[in-house]
Amino acid sequence: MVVLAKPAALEQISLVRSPSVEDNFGAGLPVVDLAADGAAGEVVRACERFGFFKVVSHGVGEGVVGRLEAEAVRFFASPQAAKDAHGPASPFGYGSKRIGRNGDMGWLEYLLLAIDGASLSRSSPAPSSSLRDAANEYVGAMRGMARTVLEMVAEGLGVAPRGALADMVVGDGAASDQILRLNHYPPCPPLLQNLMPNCSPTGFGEHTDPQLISILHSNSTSGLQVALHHDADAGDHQWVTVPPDPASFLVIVGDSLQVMTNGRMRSVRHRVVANKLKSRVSMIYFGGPPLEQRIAPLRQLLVAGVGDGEEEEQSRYEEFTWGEYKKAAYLSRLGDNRLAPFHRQPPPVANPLA
Ligand SMILES: C=C1C[C@]23C[C@@]1(O)CC[C@H]2[C@@]12CC[C@H](O)[C@@](C)(C(=O)O1)[C@H]2[C@@H]3C(=O)O
Ligand SMILES: O=C(O)CCC(=O)C(=O)O
Ligand SMILES: [Fe+2]
Repeated sequence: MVVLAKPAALEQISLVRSPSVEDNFGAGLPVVDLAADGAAGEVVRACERFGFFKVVSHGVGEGVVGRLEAEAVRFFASPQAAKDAHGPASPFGYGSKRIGRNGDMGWLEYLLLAIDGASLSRSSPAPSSSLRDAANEYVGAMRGMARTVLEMVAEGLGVAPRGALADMVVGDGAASDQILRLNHYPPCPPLLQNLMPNCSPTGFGEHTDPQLISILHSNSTSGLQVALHHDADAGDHQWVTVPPDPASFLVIVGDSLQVMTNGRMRSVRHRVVANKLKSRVSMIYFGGPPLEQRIAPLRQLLVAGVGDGEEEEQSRYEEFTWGEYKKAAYLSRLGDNRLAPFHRQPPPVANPLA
């Protein structure tokens, strides 16, 4: 009998359980209608409780999404040599299976594009002018949604001015750090799992996004899962499948927003499980601040509700700039808890017997 050895690279991929029906969110999925009264409060509640939410009534035209998705599909369907001409990703450009530079692997290919202001950066060229045009139009729409959501976060938390967070990412003239990512997860049928190098249920391993917010769109192929905490302090969590909905977007809280809200909002761990039969295509906008931006809790959140003579809330994190955090993030493995080294030790509890 011939026994097929698993390819070495597969050892690096943490195998994940396939989604089952019970793992589905169903009616419990946090959904925010951005056009509804009280949306700011809903945004804050969803970010605090789940670290992500689905956006409906977002005002982004189907054409804007459809044009970029069609360009992404066309690019990923082109000959391997044509795609490789735009890689390897370092970090920008075309990448296949390798995620980052520290040994993470996934069953996907992707195009990572830097954004400069309101459009793609000239220094990370898009594979074609039609993809560039579609991406620029899409980035414009994502910047608009990032502004709306971050303004709602500030409003819902009682932080003034309303643009305190939004301006860091999409402010006029802000040299912010934005990225556009196009992902393609080919199907991974169980039969292929031992035969094809890297074909595994892991499309994109579990991680949190380092920026303030990420805005994710996918086609109708499932695969995204988020970690839900039953008891945050006990650290136990359950992976739950987020049903795909190409008419909506998902907003995901990033590590930087967790710190700026002193841990009230949580950057949610998420991952993608490759589909057995269908290709998944996703497009994600990552909104980060300028490199020199100090990442620390918003002052108004620390002093809110503090009465005369009372002490203000202490930051739970050591201070850092986005540039420092980003540098550390790119040296880390995908699944690492990148905020852990920045957590402040709680002050020692006084021993009443001493
Ligand atoms: C393994 C890695 C890939 C990543 C950089 C990192 O070292 C750790 C964070 C990863 C991540 C996750 C969110 C985004 O997809 C991403 C572009 C980012 O900013 O941080 C990726 C990075 C990447 O793919 O290069
Ligand atoms: O492709 C997806 O659905 C999610 C990918 C993701 O989390 C990422 O690129 O950071
Ligand atoms: Fe992510």
